[in-house]
Amino acid sequence: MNAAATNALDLTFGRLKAEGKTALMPFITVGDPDPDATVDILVALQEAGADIVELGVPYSDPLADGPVIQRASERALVHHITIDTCLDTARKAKERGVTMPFVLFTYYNPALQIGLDRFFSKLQEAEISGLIIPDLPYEESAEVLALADAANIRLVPLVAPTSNDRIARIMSSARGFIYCVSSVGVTGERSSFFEGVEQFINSVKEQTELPVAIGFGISSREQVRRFSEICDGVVIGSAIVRKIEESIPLLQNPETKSQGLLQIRDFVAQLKS
Ligand SMILES: O=P(O)(O)OC[C@@H](O)[C@@H](O)c1c[nH]c2ccccc12
Repeated sequence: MNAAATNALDLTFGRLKAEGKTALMPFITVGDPDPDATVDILVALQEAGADIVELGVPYSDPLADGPVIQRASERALVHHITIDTCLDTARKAKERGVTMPFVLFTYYNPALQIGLDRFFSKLQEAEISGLIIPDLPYEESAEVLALADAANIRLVPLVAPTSNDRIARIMSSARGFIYCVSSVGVTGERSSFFEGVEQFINSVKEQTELPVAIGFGISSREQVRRFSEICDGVVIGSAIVRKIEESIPLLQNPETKSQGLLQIRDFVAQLKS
């Protein structure tokens, strides 16, 4: 690993740990409802107190995504969003004063289409700190990991409640943080989690020095509080994407845009409080 280079993701988790805080980590789909709005939304998320953002690259065949994020992908794809558009959006947000580290979230195929070498140099150029590829085949992960390490980008694994052997194997090549998936199935808000979720998180924590985040189905302040007590980060996707969806009529009218952004900001701020 590129041990000498600093990485914004590591720095943020380190700072929060020292402050005894848990990272609030929104997931949004880039280009939903359009790329300019995504820049505004990123500014609003930072104002609301978000610490790290997962930037979802919209994809036409999002296997692991539930209906809310699928609809966001459909809205975004109308604008022909590519990885380049996503990186451009990230750059524009940085120009607007966004300092939160970005974790790019993409399915494997778009990365392969660009070519892995070019893909990583583009990410590095855009100062992307972390990367999640939910459908990365295990057989190809060593090559991807080597390229990510060379580019100083943390390749973050998703860990589902499976056997301990498998978890141990995933841990050995994990970077940045461990993303624990709270439940099996697709993304989306849930009112309850599988019973052993705390035990699962604890067993992951015992096997790593890296920060441990949880995601899948977290949508309320009570749930954020519950998981903040045991995790270093909490990912919230569908609940925020749904709030963006509800705000679209406001966002698309120049006279009410700021009201729409305020609605999103307030929603995220109350999750954090
Ligand atoms: O939407 P939820 O239930 O809050 O879960 C987070 C999730 O959206 C985000 O991390 C994500 C989006 N697409 C995914 C695919 C696989 C795993 C995780 C994801």
